[in-house]
Amino acid sequence: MDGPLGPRESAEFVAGKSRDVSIDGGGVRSVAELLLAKASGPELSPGAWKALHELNPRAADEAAVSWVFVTDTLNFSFWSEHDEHKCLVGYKGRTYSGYWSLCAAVNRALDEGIPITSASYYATATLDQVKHIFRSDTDVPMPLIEERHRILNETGKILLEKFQGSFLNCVRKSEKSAQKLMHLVVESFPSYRDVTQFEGKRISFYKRAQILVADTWSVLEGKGDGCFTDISSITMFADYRLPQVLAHLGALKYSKELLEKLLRGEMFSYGDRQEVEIRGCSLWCVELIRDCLLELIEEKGEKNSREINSILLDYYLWDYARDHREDMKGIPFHRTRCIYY
Ligand SMILES: Nc1nc2c(c(CN[C@H]3C=C[C@H](O)[C@@H]3O)cn2[C@@H]2O[C@H](COP(=O)(O)O)[C@@H](O)[C@H]2O)c(=O)[nH]1
Repeated sequence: MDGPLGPRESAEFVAGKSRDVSIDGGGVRSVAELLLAKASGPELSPGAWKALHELNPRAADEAAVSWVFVTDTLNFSFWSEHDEHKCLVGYKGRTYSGYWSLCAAVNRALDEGIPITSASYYATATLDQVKHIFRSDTDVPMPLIEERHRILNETGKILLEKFQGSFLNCVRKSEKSAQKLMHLVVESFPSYRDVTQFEGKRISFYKRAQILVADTWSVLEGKGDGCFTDISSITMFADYRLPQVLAHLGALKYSKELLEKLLRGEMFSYGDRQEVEIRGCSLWCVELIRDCLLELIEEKGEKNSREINSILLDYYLWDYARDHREDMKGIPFHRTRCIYY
């Protein structure tokens, strides 16, 4: 049986048949114009990954790649029932929530001498050890901690069996192709298989596999093993934050019925029609924003415009969502509990 449609094709297919989510052309243009002002700035550059985020590794070595692999293996489902009551991790004088609480916990463990980035450790770590590593400073634990434990054991065992315990070996097998690495990750590690059905077709968003390729590219600073020739083929990462910020910026519109469900905080199951429409239309929306931005840069005749790809747009919009949490309070995000995003 042939594989599912790739993320970009899946998104275009979903957007073409979507009923409750639509892409607003005017909103796409206004987001492209917002990004145009940043196009030659520091935020929309590969260096921002390290420069703007103190928890990310400074180095570009094997240990840094192992850090990326373990964090992206666990990079899912941080939202809490009540935003004022959530998992928090204090690290080096700062308190972190959401995705950053994961990174803070990983760095705290390493400082405590726990080799959490080593496959030989996490392949056999116990549930209690994992609960200790990802412990919260509040009485709200990190969501899906049992699943995280299971995935760590599963992924660590496979990394030891197939890649001598080093994700850098997996990267090197991709021969500097982002697409090859994405597919090698999905084929090798079951928890990365972000695949579902829509209108009778098998589709994929591969959110964690794509962000893993992107973060590997970022941590290696686009050089050496991280010099992927086709990095621009990677799309945005279909999580639960990007739809929220795209709706906030007017590029994504929800039907009245869907908006009411979202505002009621109703749960969606992974693979529900409306959940797929939200993720697929968000992904396609960022592709259209990128196309529009490249046209605006062309029109402006900017010579020194560096490579703008969907990864950098995604990182920027994700950070924007973080920085505008208050303004976005009225725009709900969709609540799905799953290991894929
Ligand atoms: N589309 C997209 N989704 C991303 C990321 C990141 C962090 N990655 C990069 C960002 C900075 C670092 O440099 C990393 O490279 C996490 N997420 C997702 O968001 C959700 C968590 O959100 P909150 O509950 O607010 O922490 C969850 O689904 C998580 O999987 C990204 O960049 N893009």
